[in-house]
Amino acid sequence: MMMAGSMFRSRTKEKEYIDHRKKHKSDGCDFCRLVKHHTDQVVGETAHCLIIKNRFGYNFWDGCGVDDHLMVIPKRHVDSLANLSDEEKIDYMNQIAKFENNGYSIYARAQGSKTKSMAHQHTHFIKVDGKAKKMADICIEAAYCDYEVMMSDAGKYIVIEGNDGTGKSTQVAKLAEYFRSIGRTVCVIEEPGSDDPEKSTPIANELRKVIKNGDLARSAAVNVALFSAARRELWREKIQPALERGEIVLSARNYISTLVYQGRGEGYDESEILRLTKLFTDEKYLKPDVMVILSLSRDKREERISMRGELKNPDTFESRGQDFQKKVDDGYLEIAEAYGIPVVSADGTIDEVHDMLIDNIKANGGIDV
Ligand SMILES: Nc1ncnc2c1ncn2[C@@H]1O[C@H](COP(=O)(O)OP(=O)(O)OP(=O)(O)O)[C@@H](O)[C@H]1O
Ligand SMILES: Cc1cn([C@H]2C[C@H](O)[C@@H](COP(=O)(O)O)O2)c(=O)[nH]c1=O
Repeated sequence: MMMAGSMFRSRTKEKEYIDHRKKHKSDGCDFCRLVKHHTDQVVGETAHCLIIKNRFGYNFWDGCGVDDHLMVIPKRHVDSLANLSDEEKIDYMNQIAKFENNGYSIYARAQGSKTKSMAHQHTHFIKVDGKAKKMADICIEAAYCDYEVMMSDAGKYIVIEGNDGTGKSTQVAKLAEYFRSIGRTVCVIEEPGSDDPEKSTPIANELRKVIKNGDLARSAAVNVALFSAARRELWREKIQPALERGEIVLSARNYISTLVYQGRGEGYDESEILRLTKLFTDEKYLKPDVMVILSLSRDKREERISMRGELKNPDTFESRGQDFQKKVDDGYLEIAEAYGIPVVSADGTIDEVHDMLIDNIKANGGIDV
């Protein structure tokens, strides 16, 4: 049986699975697609649920005597059983009872579990060969328990946040260098986009040009829409695929910037920003493995930005008055407190700040550094 040896989630049909995800990457949730268009993967249906075959079993099932691997999914996309109606819950539970009665073991991961690859709620039904039953059950349970360990070397999403000029891009570049030096594959991202095609997508970069153009006056709602569109592009085209390949994703900014600039700075409703972010991305995007906010006084930030030679043409947000800048500075500290995000002082040398970030990643990311 394959266990922690490979330290990586691997499917028996790995190549097929990767091709499948690539082909359907812009089609949304795999399970919702099955609900809309049944394929031969669907083996049963009730008023609120589908019973489907798991087409991409993991290697660690091989040789475990697994005869059948099915799943029950609710027809409605929910990430937790708690979000089903009472009627849907009864229907779902009836399926669990039926399959348990027919000799299937039942497994499910919690909402937001870092080892759950599909957000759409699903419960596994696994039936093992009668002859090898005891051994097979033990193997499956061990594989299930060991899953966290096996996943610990999978992709990690690390976000460096902070106001303009706090040194996010500098630190992301230094972390990338560090992770590459210890043999990890790295994907660097800049939100809302970048001229560098490696760190962005063509659409995100075009959206960023509009966003950064201070001559185009617009409302907070339009800003939220522009940032959300760029975010979906980056998530679906760059970040999510890199995480699935097991890479370290290092991003300068994510939705915390929208909570701060559009929420605290421009007064847009915070719950609406969260709702849109969830709609355009998913749970994993909302909960990176590590998130850190860099903090630096306004004077020092301006000094650094001017050294970079950009203050002559300040962009949409840099050109806003002191009042807005204060809201953003205060906003970062308030959001850090409210969301439990560590704040690291950027008022040291590049190396000193880097060392503090590495300490933070070691403490919070579950990453071998
Ligand atoms: N610790 C540091 N000490 C001195 N200078 C620094 C430090 N970190 C970054 N810088 C310099 O400050 C400037 C701003 O840094 P950087 O571009 O990394 O900030 P940023 O947070 O990514 O900015 P923005 O959000 O505006 O893109 C750069 O010229 C960079 O070389
Ligand atoms: C992601 C994001 C960014 N902003 C602001 C922050 C900056 O002033 C600009 C982007 O410029 P950069 O040079 O690419 O950092 O946009 C924002 O207001 N909301 C966001 O979600």
